[in-house]
Amino acid sequence: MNWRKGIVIRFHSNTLTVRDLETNINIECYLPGKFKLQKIRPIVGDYVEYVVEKNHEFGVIKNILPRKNELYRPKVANVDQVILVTSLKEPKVDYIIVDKFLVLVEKEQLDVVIILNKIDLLTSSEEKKDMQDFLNIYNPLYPVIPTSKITKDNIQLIKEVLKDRVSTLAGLSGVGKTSLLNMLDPDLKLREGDISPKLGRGRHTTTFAQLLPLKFGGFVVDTPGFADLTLLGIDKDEIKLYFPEFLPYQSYCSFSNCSHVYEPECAVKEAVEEGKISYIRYNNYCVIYKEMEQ
Ligand SMILES: Nc1nc2c(ncn2[C@@H]2O[C@H](COP(=O)(O)OP(=O)(O)OP(=O)(O)O)[C@@H](O)[C@H]2O)c(=O)[nH]1
Ligand SMILES: [Zn+2]
Repeated sequence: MNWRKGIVIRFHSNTLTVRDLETNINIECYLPGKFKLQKIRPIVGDYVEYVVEKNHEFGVIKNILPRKNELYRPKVANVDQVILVTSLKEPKVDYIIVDKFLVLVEKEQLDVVIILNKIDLLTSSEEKKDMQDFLNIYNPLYPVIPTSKITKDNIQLIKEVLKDRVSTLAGLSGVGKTSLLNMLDPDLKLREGDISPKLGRGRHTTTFAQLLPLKFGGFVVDTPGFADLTLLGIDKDEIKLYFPEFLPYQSYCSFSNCSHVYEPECAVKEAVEEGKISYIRYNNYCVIYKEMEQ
């Protein structure tokens, strides 16, 4: 029998919705009992092999392929990248919050693209300078794409970033994640607020995520990732590893386990003084480090 390959996009009580990778058609699949006996449970994002027996509308899962990664909140496998959406106005998102998201993303070793959204609101010369400052700080480290649902800057570029990959959005409430997805693929018809966890009520009482297929190819997770910014489970001494621009300097610090906060003769601090590392990023690192010390 012909084994086909698909990706799990949704769960029901006893079946999974699998999207065939060749035909892009959704099919409900049963999970045979042997998987349960082996305590193997597929999750959204899993690549599976399945068969459709003659005269059946349902598929049967035959194999769950190894995961490249697994995120816990929301629970989803094989995420290719994080799209970190942020704005500088309405809401004003400060750099510390951006850096905390980036720490979480780096910890998971995921690729990240930053979308600087709502740039239509940045009209005064001071606000335009804020945007330039943001680009100067983050663009050397990660791709940053400015956009807005009003001006529609760079939407073709964003589509190319999302195409044929599994992406999860991250970003504070109100930065425009839902609006962005609707702008990219109007067929999604998401209601504003749809992709946010509304804890304790409605459809988000479940922790199961879904994958939303994009009409130009690729998937996005319907629930934003890394919404909880408390950095639980991360040790303060680990954080320096998640500021990639520190890494070229750290072996030149006098103390081999230098935190780059208190020690003298610190090569990271020198790089900050010489303007090779952004002072704002370094300062945020110190704030996050000291926050975790308490
Ligand atoms: N001016 C402007 N407003 C925008 C833009 N994008 C979204 N908005 C508005 O910002 C508000 C929040 O947008 P949403 O798309 O719901 O934001 P979200 O990130 O999905 O928010 P949550 O669902 O709470 O996580 C809405 O009133 C949108 O109309 C933009 O590019 N420019
Ligand atoms: Zn140091």
